[in-house]
Amino acid sequence: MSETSVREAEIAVEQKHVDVVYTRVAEMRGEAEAMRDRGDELAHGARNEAVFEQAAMLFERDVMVRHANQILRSLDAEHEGLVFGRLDTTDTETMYVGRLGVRDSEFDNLVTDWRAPAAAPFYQATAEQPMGVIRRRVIRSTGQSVVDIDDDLLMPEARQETMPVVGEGALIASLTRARGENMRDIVATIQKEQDEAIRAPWRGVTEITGGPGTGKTAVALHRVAYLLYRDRRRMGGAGVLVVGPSPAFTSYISRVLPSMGEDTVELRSLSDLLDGVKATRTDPGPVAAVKGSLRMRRVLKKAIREAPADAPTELRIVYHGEVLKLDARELARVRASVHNGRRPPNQSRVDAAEALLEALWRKAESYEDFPVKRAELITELGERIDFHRFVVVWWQLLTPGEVLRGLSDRRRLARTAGRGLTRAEVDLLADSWADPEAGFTVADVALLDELRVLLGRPPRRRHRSRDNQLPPPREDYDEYSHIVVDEAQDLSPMQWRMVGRRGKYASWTVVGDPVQSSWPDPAEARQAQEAAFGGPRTQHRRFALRTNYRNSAEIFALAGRVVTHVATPDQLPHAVRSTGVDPLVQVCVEDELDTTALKAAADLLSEVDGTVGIITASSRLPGLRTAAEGLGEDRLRVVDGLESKGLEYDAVVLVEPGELVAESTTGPRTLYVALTRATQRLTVLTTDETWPDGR
Ligand SMILES: Nc1ncnc2c1ncn2[C@@H]1O[C@H](COP(=O)(O)OP(=O)(O)OP(=O)(O)O)[C@@H](O)[C@H]1O
Repeated sequence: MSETSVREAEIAVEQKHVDVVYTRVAEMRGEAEAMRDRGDELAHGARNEAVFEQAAMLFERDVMVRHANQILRSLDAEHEGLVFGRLDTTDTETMYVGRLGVRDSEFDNLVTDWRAPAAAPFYQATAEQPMGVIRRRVIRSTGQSVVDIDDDLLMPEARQETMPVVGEGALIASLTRARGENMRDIVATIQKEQDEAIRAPWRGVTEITGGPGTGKTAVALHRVAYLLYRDRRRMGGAGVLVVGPSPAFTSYISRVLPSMGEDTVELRSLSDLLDGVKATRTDPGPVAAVKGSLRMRRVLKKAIREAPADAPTELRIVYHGEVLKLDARELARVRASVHNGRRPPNQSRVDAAEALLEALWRKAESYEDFPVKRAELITELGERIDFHRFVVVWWQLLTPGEVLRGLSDRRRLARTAGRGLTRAEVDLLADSWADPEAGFTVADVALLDELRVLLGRPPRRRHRSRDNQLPPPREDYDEYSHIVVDEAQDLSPMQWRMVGRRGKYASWTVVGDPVQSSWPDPAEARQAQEAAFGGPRTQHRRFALRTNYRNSAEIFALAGRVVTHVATPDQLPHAVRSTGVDPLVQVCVEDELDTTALKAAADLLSEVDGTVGIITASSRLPGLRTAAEGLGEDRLRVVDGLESKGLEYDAVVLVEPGELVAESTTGPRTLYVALTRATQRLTVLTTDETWPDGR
């Protein structure tokens, strides 16, 4: 038989099994729907039962409905091939592996869930350690039709003649496919080193490091699906949070978990981790560096002790014919004493009123023959409406946003910062908050979150927010059972505090590449990170990924040449796939950079089937974005270096590497990120004839 007919015959064999599976899945769907309906009936019936029976029925109903919905969700997930693998083993067993476990009506296995221990050899068996696997087969389908198969022969000596082997490797086939709008799952081709990280126990901190394109993000997301499958009660109950660098990134990865039937996981970016705030701006590097540093904690702690700018500076009250007066210094002393108390300011207004009354009594006491006693004064003044009005404006309930905006006043900021910030830093920060219309930046979100905790939750009914950006603070942020942090190398210490607050009782998966870091003080970030994990004694597990699955070998070779001063050769992963096409480095004059970029993008759009990205310094971004819109191409994106983190395109036009480097102190690392976004084609436009070797 020719190779093609062997392949076709084998595809037909697999199609037969896949058909059986889908028939069974249709039956299971019917059973699950019936179970859900039965649950609803139970609830209905419960209303007519005695209380005791009612509770039991409602419990049963809840379990039933939840279970049925879970089954329906996984059955309805957008499967790109429900059955994707087959193992033929030495004990003559055949096992099919898929996105979901399916048994026939006799309870025999039709498909084993990829996350089940029995499926592990599908990912872990190698020619050196075959684990009894003779042939591993990846089955590729479109909808319910099998379109291709790819085999790996792991034990040639054990293979029988009736066992054909076809295909050139499923991994390479999968890596070569065009990239679309969203990241895809990799369940069919997870590699051994990745599988070990995915299946690591949930406890403590699992750190996954690796160079660009090593599948860190993919691994972290598959690990979430694995943990939810293995320990749904613990993980699902309190929830899983995945934190990524930008909304573009969370949107890019948003389909991966649902495609594995998991739609309960919360994906957030650092700019929208705090409910009610959506930061759309980023600060220039030096400003973000100050805002992210732990020194800001002290500044904020002092800021909440300051009187609001519009607070009255004198209290005058006429009582029993006398004027009782507290001047600015006396008021400041009262304010400080209330702040020294146990409660946060938004919960201290009653304490503030009491302290003022006490201070007024001390005034009254100093007058000769003052006609009333302490208790009387406190009761009477405490009930006076003018006194209440004063308290409300003098001890205002503040929102985090109000406090932060208050710091745009340079003098106030310098006073609060003391020696914690230099004058230049005070100027940078005050300028960044100067425009009240501008909205908050990504780095501000961590500061607002810090303030939320420092200020405390205002008493519910009394508080009316003057800052309509923020709803009253939530206090249930610390309830997640597992937190995944992607691109962890870039979190500032203040951002680690914000994320850590949400994971007080959580286990962690932390993913990053130290070489791609754009954070200027890694030691401080490391310290904040340790604190977020619950101290240095928390159990750590480390996995290093060493194969770059994204870039062609030719593209990564260029990135490797450019990156020599930020990474040593042993830190660089190995790119497995060659396209035979070298990146194009094109020199042009400054005035023509933008037009040449658009032209290069148009060329690449015609060369690749998937997405094309133009990556540029942020100064060039608005102009290029508008110009690119003119091309009317929905496969084209324009992003700056930082935005490109974690994303990938089939082809990339990188505009003026020198500008990306010059943009910030961590420019060389940003350039490394930008150079490693393309899977197939890369064009670099530069005005520097000596690039890449000249610098
Ligand atoms: N085992 C695999 N099978 C198929 N594709 C894979 C595999 N591992 C990774 N990939 C693909 O390689 C690309 C890079 O993966 P991913 O984005 O997870 O890498 P990363 O390490 O997070 O990259 P970076 O840090 O550069 O953003 C993705 O397209 C991913 O689907």
